[in-house]
Amino acid sequence: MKVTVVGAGNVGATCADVLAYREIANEVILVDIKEGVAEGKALDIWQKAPINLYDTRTVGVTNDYSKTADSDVVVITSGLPRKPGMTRDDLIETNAGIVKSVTEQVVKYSPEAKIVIVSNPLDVMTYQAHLTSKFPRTKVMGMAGILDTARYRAFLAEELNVSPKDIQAVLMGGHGDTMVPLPRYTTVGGIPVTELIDAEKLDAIIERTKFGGGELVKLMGTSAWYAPGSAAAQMVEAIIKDQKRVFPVCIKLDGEYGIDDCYLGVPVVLGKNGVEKVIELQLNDEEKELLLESRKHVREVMEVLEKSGK
Ligand SMILES: NC(=O)C1=CN([C@@H]2O[C@H](COP(=O)(O)OP(=O)(O)OC[C@H]3O[C@@H](n4cnc5c(N)ncnc54)[C@H](O)[C@@H]3O)[C@@H](O)[C@H]2O)C=CC1
Ligand SMILES: O=C([O-])CC(=O)C(=O)O
Repeated sequence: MKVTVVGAGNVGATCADVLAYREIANEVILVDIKEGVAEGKALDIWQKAPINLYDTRTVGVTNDYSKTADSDVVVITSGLPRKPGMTRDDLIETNAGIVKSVTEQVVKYSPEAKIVIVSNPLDVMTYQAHLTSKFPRTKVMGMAGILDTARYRAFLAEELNVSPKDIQAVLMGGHGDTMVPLPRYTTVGGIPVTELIDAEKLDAIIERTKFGGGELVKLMGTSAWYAPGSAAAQMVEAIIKDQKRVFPVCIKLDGEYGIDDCYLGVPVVLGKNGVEKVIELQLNDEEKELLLESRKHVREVMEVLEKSGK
């Protein structure tokens, strides 16, 4: 199986590294616009193979999409990350152009690929890639929910002093401050989280999760990459191995949750065909209201893209 990762920066290189050392694909092509960067990072990952014992081939190229031909999955991470003081939405102007031009090249050489978008603002970049590729919605999806859920699970594990492995959770909505964590669907080894933590502490964890990306931007001066790169690789693995994993994934909604004009994170089944099923939870009134609020925000940013004519 062949996977292309576009953007050999922090997130792209991390994703390629995870795909290689976990032998998720046989061949990983790393593409960047900066001369030599993708070649160098791919070579570095390949030179790690005898140490960490894997045989995935990693190849880097500068803007040469012919080398990406017939990829099974393409991960798009190219674009600017935010700096302290910026929102993800502030990146739209630059990143929409980058995601558009990259998607054009990707579909030219890999017309059967599944596309996983990482670039921000995530939901609207997924829209951009869907528009440009003209692929069915099930083949163009955004990575955010796995990351946001992982942050929520990590914070809960720390608070409860339990293994993060035992925390299951669902988080929906846009990848921004309006994301919708769902405590009703959060369990710790099968036990509802609300039985283990008081409401005030849980609320504080939910708030921290919503601003989890910003917390890291403030600390590092740029955005996160280890968890985002691993999250994107986990989506690739589910597709390549046809695992039918259930993850929150950003996709264009077609009437699910009463929404048909927006790209939002919702729980889906991921397998060899991409998004194989959108799971519709029975949300209560409060959860529905939060999801609609998130939709409203993402729609506003989608309109910025529509007005820009990109
Ligand atoms: N969806 C999510 O949950 C997350 C999204 N992100 C987003 O991912 C994107 C990448 O973040 P980082 O890797 O930290 O940034 P980075 O700056 O380290 O890497 C971006 C790379 O894209 C390359 N690039 C720019 N234009 C290109 C083009 N036309 N073709 C090929 N490559 C091109 C740059 O040369 C650079 O190497 C950002 O937009 C960031 O906001 C980051 C973390 C989480
Ligand atoms: O915060 C950012 O800009 C990057 C991102 O989406 C995240 O880490 O959640």
